[in-house]
Amino acid sequence: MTELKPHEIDRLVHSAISARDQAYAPHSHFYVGAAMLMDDGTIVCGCNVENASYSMCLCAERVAASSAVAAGHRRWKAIAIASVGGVTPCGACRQFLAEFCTDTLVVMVDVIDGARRTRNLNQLLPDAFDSSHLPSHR
Ligand SMILES: O=c1ccn([C@H]2C[C@H](O)[C@@H](CO)O2)c(=O)[nH]1
Ligand SMILES: [Zn+2]
Repeated sequence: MTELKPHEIDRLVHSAISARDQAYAPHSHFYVGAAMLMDDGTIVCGCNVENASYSMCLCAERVAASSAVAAGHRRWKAIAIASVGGVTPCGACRQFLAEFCTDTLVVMVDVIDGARRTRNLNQLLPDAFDSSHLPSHR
């Protein structure tokens, strides 16, 4: 199970809080920032990006993960998520993250009081569906 040093978690949490400043959430007014720590120490951030066509809204976690992949990263150790209340990632984001790395530390941060909760993605998405469940041919 991945563990991080306290200073690594602090750095990631601060990055997620800063990323939240870019959130585009004119419809829900629920602003979320995410920051992911790659195996090589790089941090990649994301924020939620909403749309007037509500179903097209993108969560901060999936924006961060997609940005990481687009930048050539597929291995990460942790994700910090900053919001009012320190919410957990939605089911779709849990599945999206699990595609690349099920052993991921997930740190949820409440931007009001700074409280942090930590879980592993394995706990948030037990018995994940993955490519091993797909047939190798039709
Ligand atoms: O973990 C979460 C939960 C919600 N949202 C976004 C999606 C939408 O823009 C808004 C309200 O659900 O918050 C995230 O980015 N991450
Ligand atoms: Zn989500």
